[in-house]
Amino acid sequence: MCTSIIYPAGDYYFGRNLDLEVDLGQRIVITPRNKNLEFREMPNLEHHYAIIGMSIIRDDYPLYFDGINEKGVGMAGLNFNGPAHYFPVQQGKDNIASFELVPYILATASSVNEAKKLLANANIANLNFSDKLQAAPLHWIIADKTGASITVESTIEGLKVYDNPVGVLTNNPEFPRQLVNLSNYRGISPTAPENTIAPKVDLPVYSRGFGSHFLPGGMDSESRFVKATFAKMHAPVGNSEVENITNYFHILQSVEQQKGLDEIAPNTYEYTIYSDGSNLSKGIFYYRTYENSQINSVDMHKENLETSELITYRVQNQQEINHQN
Ligand SMILES: C[C@H](CCC(=O)NCCS(=O)(=O)O)[C@H]1CC[C@H]2[C@@H]3CC[C@@H]4C[C@H](O)CC[C@]4(C)[C@H]3C[C@H](O)[C@]12C
Repeated sequence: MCTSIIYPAGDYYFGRNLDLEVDLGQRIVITPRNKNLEFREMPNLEHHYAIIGMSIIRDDYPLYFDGINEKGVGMAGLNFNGPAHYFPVQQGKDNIASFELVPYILATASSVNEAKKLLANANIANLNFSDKLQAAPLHWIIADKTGASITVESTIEGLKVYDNPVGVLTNNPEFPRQLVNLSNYRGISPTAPENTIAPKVDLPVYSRGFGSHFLPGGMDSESRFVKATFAKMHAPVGNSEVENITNYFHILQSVEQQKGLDEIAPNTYEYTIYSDGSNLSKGIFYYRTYENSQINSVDMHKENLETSELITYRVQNQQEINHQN
């Protein structure tokens, strides 16, 4: 499971929690503007926007889990096991393999609107990266530095592009159903509710936080969708970059999966392997990991983006305790 958000705080911050039972060995990968990007059924892109994000590299190809580009567009792939359906290569369509979609969009779209145009004639082709790396069942969230956000789902019914009015994505079910479910939580609030059930009976507000008494707290994707929406919709705007990114990670931590709580096979647990978030205007990528609560950053603009080879940074996974005595 995973959760992705866009958080408005003057600048917009976009990223995700990656929840899984194994660490895939991802790195922070910068794809500079002149790295030749090859696609199975689309023309090569020799020159394009620069990208930074979490990725593994196979055969010199960046298999991005999520990332942003230098124009302030962010995109993340999240598990969509069941509804996800990819199609055979189709004549007359822009055939893009699922593993190519993040690099393709981030390399070529300078806004969510442009991404929509690119997707208008797209077909998510059912191609595997390799026999070892089969296509993963995913859906995607795309957001930009103006705060716009869409969800992209390829199901048996075809390719759907939905406006995402909450700027949140988790996993199943299909996006429209997540929004219907959100209606069930209309009443969730930071303030204490009115006594509407029995107004003449004295029903004291015996605790702070009463307005969120019915907020779901499960690890499941519906619960995380509601919880992350509540947290981000009411998150304050800070006065500095540090305050904002701190707030951002607190929102994602509200839907963190702690080790031991989500058993996916006997004695195997899914947990939040990393959380990342980027300032979409500044091109700064921040992350923390389950093992390391420190916020780390990589600024894409501190690299020479006019180059042609992938640039990688190791994920700092070591907890540093600040021993004060
Ligand atoms: C597993 C992750 C989703 C997390 C999640 O939701 N896990 C809970 C499962 S559950 O929902 O609870 O059942 C997803 C998110 C992005 C994915 C990569 C995208 C690029 C590439 C695509 C290729 O085709 C296959 C390999 C590849 C590296 C992918 C591996 C893996 O699939 C990644 C990491």
